[in-house]
Amino acid sequence: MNMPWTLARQTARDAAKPLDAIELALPSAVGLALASAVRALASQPTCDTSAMDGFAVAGPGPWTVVGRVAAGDPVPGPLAVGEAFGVATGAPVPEGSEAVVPVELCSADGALLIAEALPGKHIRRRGEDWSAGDELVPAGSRITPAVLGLAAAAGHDTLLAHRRPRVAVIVTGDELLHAGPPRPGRVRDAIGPMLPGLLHNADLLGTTHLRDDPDALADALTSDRAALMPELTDALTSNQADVLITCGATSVGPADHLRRVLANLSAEVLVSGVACRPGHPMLLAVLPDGRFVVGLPGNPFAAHAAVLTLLHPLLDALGGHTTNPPVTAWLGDVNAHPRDTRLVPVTRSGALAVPVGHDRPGSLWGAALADAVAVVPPGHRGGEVEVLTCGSAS
Ligand SMILES: Nc1nc2c(c(=O)[nH]1)N[C@H]1C(S)=C(S)[C@@H](COP(=O)(O)OP(=O)(O)OC[C@H]3O[C@@H](n4cnc5c(N)ncnc54)[C@H](O)[C@@H]3O)O[C@H]1N2
Ligand code: MOO
Repeated sequence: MNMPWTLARQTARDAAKPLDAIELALPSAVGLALASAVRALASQPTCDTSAMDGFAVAGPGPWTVVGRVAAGDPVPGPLAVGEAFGVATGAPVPEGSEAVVPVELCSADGALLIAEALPGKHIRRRGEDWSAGDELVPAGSRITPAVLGLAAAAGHDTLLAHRRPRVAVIVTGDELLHAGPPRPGRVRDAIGPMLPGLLHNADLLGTTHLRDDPDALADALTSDRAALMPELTDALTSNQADVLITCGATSVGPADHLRRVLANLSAEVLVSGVACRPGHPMLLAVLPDGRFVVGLPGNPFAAHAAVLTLLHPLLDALGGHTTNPPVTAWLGDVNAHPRDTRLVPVTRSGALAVPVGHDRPGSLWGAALADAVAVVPPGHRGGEVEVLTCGSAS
């Protein structure tokens, strides 16, 4: 019995706990999920600061200019009523400053400075953006370039982030070619070239090509990755995959060994078939040593559907990413299935999703033209649906 699509996605999400948290220098943490919240180590600004190039003034004008302070200078001494201090944008204003007047609004009368000062204007007050100790970004958030900049501004040199899952790909099929044009009986491997770009939030250790041989498949699922990929022997312990992705062999034909091999390896099968089109033979299992196996069907668009349904939620969970609210769009009547969820390649135009066609299970043509895949629930006749982005997510 195939599992409903939404339950399958939730099962993949719930199957894994976040991987270990590691402390990383800011630039290395981009794209990972925060393992603990970013808190401000200092207030911003740390002192009252000028927002303009001009003059800090105290009391009503005219004023006598008694000094000048540049960005990076220490806080200058207090300003008395009737006095002004030249200030640069970002420079600390002297204590007692009541306003900053932009230089272009000032004029001189002999040694005196004349302008109209509006109380409090153009002074960024201490702690105006945030105070020391404030939580700025919650745990589980993706570390974007802006998060890195914010963390630096708030005083951090490192961040605590969950490590990215390591993934190994096993492409199976006697009929597969890896170069040159397809010919009768032989097809080009379309999944191997597609997968690296779909592995957002993961590090790809390598891709292994196997014939339809159950022993070779069992070996690939159990042997040390270094044996399969000698180029990786330099860091044995770090090369262990957290997730093994198999392509093909999910069905019931004589050459489709995946389910039998997993049973022989005493794997626990968490999802065995999903009520969705394409991709219903997709599979999720966990090996006795805790490594996950995601079985992508051999038909390339079905494999793409399985990536969106099972692999992405699993990788997000392993990487410690919190779930984002769904992105939705309005989709018309697209020949929904009475019982199964359909995954339909679409382009988005404003709030509207428009099917691009060419969406047979064996063809990536539609997915290649699309910018998203619409999740069409059974019986849909038109209305709001969830859309999943096609390319590698951030
Ligand atoms: N009796 C049944 N047969 C099939 C069923 C079923 O329910 N009962 N389901 C069909 C569906 S749906 C799918 S999807 C496929 C899944 O097949 P497998 O995962 O076992 O994959 P294969 O049999 O090896 O290949 C299927 C198809 O895809 C081509 N293929 C395989 N790998 C690649 C690749 N890397 N790149 C491009 N094309 C690939 C392969 O040549 C076959 O044409 O099972 C159906 N059958
Ligand atoms: O998953 Mo299969 O959906 O039709 O090719």
